[in-house]
Amino acid sequence: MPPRIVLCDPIVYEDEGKAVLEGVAEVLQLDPSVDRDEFIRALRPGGRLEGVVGLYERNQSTGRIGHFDRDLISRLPRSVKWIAHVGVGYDKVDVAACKEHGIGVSNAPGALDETTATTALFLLISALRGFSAAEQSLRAGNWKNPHSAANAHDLTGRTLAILGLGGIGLRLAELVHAFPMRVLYHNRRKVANAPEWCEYYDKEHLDDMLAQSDVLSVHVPFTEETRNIVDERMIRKLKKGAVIINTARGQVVDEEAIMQALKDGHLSAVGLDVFHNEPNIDPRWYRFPNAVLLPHVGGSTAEAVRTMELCALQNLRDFVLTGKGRDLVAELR
Ligand SMILES: O=CC(=O)O
Repeated sequence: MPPRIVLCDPIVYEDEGKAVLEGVAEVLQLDPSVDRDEFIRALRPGGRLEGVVGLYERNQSTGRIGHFDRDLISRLPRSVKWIAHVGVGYDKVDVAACKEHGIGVSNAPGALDETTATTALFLLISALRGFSAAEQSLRAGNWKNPHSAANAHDLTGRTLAILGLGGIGLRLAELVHAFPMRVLYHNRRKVANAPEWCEYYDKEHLDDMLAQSDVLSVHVPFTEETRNIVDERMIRKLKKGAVIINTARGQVVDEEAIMQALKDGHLSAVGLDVFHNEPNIDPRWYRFPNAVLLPHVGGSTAEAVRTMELCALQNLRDFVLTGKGRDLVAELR
């Protein structure tokens, strides 16, 4: 019997995707109505998914089967040895629990560099220029507010601080260099391949970086270490009237502290693609005209989805054929 793989989410690029596993594995599709308990039951002996060795999952299935947290991982049968996450950020998978159970986890590194960096750029432009508020006003039947130009700013000559210079942060740096904006960054370590015009600030000099920045754009993965990394203290170190952009994960910023800083004018605007408790976000966000809001579409382009899907499937293929996928996440290497 060929090894069995279960797709917890549908494949958008189905023909191309299924071809990756053709002749290598039996591919089963999880019924979209299945909930967490039914999923576990189906994987057990006698269940429809009995003997499955690898799982393919995307954030969409979270609503039904929930996160791949310690509870879910501990209930998976021992046959399951690989989880291929169709995405870049894999915070919904408890990698420590997977390690304890001998389960490998792969993601799709680099697949969203372009797509998420351009999302951050859009939010940055819209927040600095007040475009989102202007559009809302127009749609409400009002022409432009003659005073709004005084609060709108060009990007050219302004300073952007990037928190986390991975692939997405680096691509954003390249994009804003076209204006040019001045680019500062903080990362756990200085990035060897960063262009020389990206100015590095270590942890000790983080406050100096913030004090010079008109915009802070966040590009760190969500882990226990980065939870609320953009906190009240960090926000208050930014220049008065600064802007924060978040396309990483909602949990890496303190939303309460950001709302307070928007209310008292310390921040002039924010651009957010990610939130705490998605998709049930805090409804107070809707009342801030200077908050540019997107429903976590930072990775939503045809190109990015195709790349992420094929990457996850290739990892499953490699796992079935060789015992290991090439994009094993850093914590398991
Ligand atoms: O946010 C999307 C991802 O990390 O893949």
